[in-house]
Amino acid sequence: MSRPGLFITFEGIDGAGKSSHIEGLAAAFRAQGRTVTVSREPGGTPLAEKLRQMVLNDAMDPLTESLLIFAARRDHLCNVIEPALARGDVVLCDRFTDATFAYQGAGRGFDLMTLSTLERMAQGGLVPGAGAGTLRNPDLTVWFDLEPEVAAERLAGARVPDRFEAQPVEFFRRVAQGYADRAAVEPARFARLDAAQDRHRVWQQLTSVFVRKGWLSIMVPTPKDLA
Ligand SMILES: Nc1ncnc2c1ncn2[C@@H]1O[C@H](COP(=O)(O)OP(=O)(O)O)[C@@H](O)[C@H]1O
Ligand SMILES: Cc1cn([C@H]2C[C@H](O)[C@@H](COP(=O)(O)OP(=O)(O)O)O2)c(=O)[nH]c1=O
Repeated sequence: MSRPGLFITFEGIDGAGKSSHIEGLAAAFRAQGRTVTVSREPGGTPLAEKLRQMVLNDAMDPLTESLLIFAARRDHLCNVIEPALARGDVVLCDRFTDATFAYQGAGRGFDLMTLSTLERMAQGGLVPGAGAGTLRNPDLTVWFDLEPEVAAERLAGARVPDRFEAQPVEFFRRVAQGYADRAAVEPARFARLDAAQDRHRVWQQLTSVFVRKGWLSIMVPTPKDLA
């Protein structure tokens, strides 16, 4: 019988180091015989990637921003995440709904109750065999926790900033607090990494989480670009 799918999300403020580690983790799962789907939000489908371009580049009010993000999420869930989980894939997704509560909620100050309503609409009715009230949620969320000042130093000059990356450090302090609040409510779902450490040590923290869960069977060697 095929193994059940695993839905794993990666979160943290911009520059925390998520993207640097996801491909390495995908390779580690593949080396242990799992089929892996790597994706990202907003994005992951042709429609959601178009919405991503708008959200990252065009000025809009926070409700419009939240509606577009949840529309992208619904399309991504229906067309990529749910089919992959049904096949038994490991789904590694760079950001998901915690980012909406952290960025739109804590960062922009948008109403959390409205975000919860949109979450129920976008993520309900998709889990096979469960009622519409059951939301698709990650099995594990890896939270790259880093001081906003350090993240800003890492990003300085690394890439052209989008609408979020161009925000001041105070915005990212609120976003970081938003993640901390989410993790405090659901500690079993969150694995916090100290993302201030060097790449090799972050990799070791990351893989040891998966080994402890029994999802990777041995400590995997550090990928060349993280050594
Ligand atoms: N542990 C680390 N120490 C120092 N720099 C790092 C570390 N991890 C990532 N970086 C660098 O920081 C920048 C942002 O990393 P990235 O993985 O793109 O972050 P994110 O995807 O979380 O925004 C990149 O230039 C990357 O090479
Ligand atoms: C998923 C999501 C992302 N975002 C923002 C956070 C990021 O600044 C941006 C894109 O995320 P990300 O893919 O991490 O950016 P990059 O590839 O440039 O590191 O979108 C939200 O504001 N809300 C959300 O729900």
